[in-house]
Amino acid sequence: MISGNRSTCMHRCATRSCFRRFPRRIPARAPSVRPRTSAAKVSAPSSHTEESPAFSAAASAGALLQWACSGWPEPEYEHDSRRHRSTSPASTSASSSDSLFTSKSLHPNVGDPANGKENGPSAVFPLRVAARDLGPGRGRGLIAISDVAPGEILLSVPLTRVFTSQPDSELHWSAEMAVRLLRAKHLSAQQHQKQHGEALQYSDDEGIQGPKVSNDLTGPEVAGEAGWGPWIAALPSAVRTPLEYEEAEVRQLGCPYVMEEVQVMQQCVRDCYEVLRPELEGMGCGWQDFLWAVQIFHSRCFFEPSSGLHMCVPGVDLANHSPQPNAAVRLQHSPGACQGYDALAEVAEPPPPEPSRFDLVAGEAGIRCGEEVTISYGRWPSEAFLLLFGFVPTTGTSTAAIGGGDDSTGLVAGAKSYINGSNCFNANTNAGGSAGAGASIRADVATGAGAISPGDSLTVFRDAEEAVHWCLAATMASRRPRVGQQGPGACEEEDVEKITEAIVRAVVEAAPEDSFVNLTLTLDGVDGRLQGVLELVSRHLDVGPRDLLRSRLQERLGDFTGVQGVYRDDAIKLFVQSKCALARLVLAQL
Ligand SMILES: C[S@@+](CC[C@H](N)C(=O)[O-])C[C@H]1O[C@@H](n2cnc3c(N)ncnc32)[C@H](O)[C@@H]1O
Repeated sequence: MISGNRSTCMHRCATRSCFRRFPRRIPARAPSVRPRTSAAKVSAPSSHTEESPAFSAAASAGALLQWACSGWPEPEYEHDSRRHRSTSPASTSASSSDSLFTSKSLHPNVGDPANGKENGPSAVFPLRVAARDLGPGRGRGLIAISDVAPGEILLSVPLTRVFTSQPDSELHWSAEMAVRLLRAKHLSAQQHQKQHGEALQYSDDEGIQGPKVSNDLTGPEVAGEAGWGPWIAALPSAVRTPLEYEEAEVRQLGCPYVMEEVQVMQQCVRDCYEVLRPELEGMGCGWQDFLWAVQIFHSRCFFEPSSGLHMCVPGVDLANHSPQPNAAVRLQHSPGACQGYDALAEVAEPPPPEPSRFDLVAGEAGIRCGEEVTISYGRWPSEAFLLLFGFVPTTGTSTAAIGGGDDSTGLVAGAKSYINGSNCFNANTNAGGSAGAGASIRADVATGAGAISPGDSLTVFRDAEEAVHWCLAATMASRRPRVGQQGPGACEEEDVEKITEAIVRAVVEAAPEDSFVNLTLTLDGVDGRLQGVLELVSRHLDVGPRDLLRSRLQERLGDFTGVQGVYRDDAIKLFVQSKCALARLVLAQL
């Protein structure tokens, strides 16, 4: 997603390494933590620790949209409607030139486009969307409440109301954000109690559990950490990602690499909890509160690559994912933050400073009234979706081109970007020429509709070394009956090590800048690095790369199909289905 000169995506892929580095502040030997469910409430009764539907009242989400799009700090915006209009986010869109918004006196009737009329300081940003509950599986989402023109701004949130990670934290980013969220929740409840003499109420007319929000639109720019109340009130009361999986569920994932990733993630969060425990307990928070808060950020943050920051954007965080989205996000930076602005200001009257903001913008086709507004969280493999967001996208491809065939559907175009340098082996070495396993895999095959998650990939080997070891072992095992035979089948262990070393060295020399970690298959075909490794190994062992790949894929497929029991979480089922479909698709072509 493009944001001026910057692009943001819903999260950075969490797999491999993201969780291995943290927390840096953990005790030298972190004691093992048993999650405890006591979870003393953060402040007022805590919605997320109770048996309650996953969603707070629609009113909370409605109030959130209004709150999120207010809080613009510059005083000139409040009184000079002409200047204001010329710089307001809404005025940058084609069809909202009559709109303006202020930081004061916002109308409570959220979502009424009529509020976009120029009517002085009490006018509001004209919301084009409302929050709706879309039912189990999807949760709430944003719905267009009028026809929206291409490029029109749907929500515009000042950066002062974006909950952003801190750049120099020693903790994992989500743990650092989680503890601040819990503190903010604690403080906003305390403030509410002080102002209204009562605790926050937690049920609405329809009996849905969820904190009620007051009409107070004060934000963090005025109230500090206590000012996040309206956003916190609209957060889902429960989020389920693999951080909550029990051992049996982790095993159901079938894939050893992903299982390990989940375990690393779980341990990382437990370690962070231990570090933060005294502070959390001081606020009356327990393990469940912390887990909830961490999962809130895993499932709702954008990642801004140039700053390395994670951003949770109130209101925009209600947009669900689609591989064919009708909207996008962009980060607009204040000209005041641009180099040269001050110098220019000395020679000419500068334009009024425009606050930095995070916009949700309609796509090129516009959006019809009543349609769900969706964005793309990125084109990640299904494990990334599962690990962070707790779901696997189901609108997959039904026709796939394998091995570099034309991507007329556009579905597979982004997969390459995930796999760093996936084709560099070919580029660097031209190795293999004709016999490359990937080069000759071609298909145009119908698969079960929706089975393969768009952008999915299948890890075939963790790294080049594992690939070489596996190939040697598999080859020798297949030759073992022929005792006394010359060649690799008759190798002693020492020879095996030598051969392995020689091949690994050859691989590294062939592409020294490549890490050769996570060798995969995608709808685009075989990762070029995997292709290169298989070719090198096959030359040493006198086995076809295609044969090696076929038996490895059969083994990987067996990992997934061998999963026992009834799936307790639909996301696990979809994950396994997606991987099986991809493996079968490629096997069918070998
Ligand atoms: C950024 S939030 C979107 C708003 C969320 N539905 C809510 O009710 O607050 C991301 C979460 O929404 C859900 N979600 C988003 N897109 C989805 C999709 N295409 N299919 C299923 N669930 C989705 C997942 O639970 C995910 O963790």
